[in-house]
Amino acid sequence: MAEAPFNKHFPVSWEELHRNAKALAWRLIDRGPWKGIIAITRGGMVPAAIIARELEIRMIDTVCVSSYDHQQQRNATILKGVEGANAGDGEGWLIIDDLVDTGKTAEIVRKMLPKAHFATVYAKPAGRPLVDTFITEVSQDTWIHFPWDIELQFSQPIAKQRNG
Ligand SMILES: O=P(O)(O)OC[C@H]1O[C@H](OP(=O)(O)OP(=O)(O)O)[C@H](O)[C@@H]1O
Ligand SMILES: Nc1nc2[nH]cnc2c(=O)[nH]1
Ligand SMILES: [Mg+2]
Repeated sequence: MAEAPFNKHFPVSWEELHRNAKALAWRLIDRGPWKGIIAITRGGMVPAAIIARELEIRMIDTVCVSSYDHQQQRNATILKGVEGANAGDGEGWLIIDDLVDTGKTAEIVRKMLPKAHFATVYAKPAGRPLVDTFITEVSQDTWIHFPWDIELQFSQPIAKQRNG
């Protein structure tokens, strides 16, 4: 698949992620009770842990999907389903991921658990219709940089970035 044109960059700090995951927990608490959480690896595990703590949910399973090599999208591969959780059609279960972009990952997981509630912290327009609850929308040409993928380093002044 062709390299997606991500013109904008949206770095997220641990504090911001914590705050937004907690905001998501506030939105989800009144829609429960939840039988458990299905986290989509790997990015979904971080917000899932925060939401599990806030909603006092201890039943957590994973769906393991691999679809990106950094910014390069490829065919999604399911490495593990949810056999262990006994989640049936997903009724009463919460699926958590860090974000939806094209919606490909969400589409695959929704097929596995059609009645589950799908929640993410961030959403881009193409994936938005596939999510039941999210907190922050960013444009399609934005790449979100999560705190576990980045480190502190020198940043070029904006003027230099614009002049090339
Ligand atoms: O809506 P989509 O276009 O499918 O993209 C969204 C998915 O991409 C990222 O995961 P990735 O496949 O990069 O794996 P990771 O969570 O292990 O980093 C992100 O965590 C979502 O799961
Ligand atoms: N980290 C990260 N992973 C993604 N996978 C698909 N879109 C994105 C994104 O914007 N940021
Ligand atoms: Mg992911």
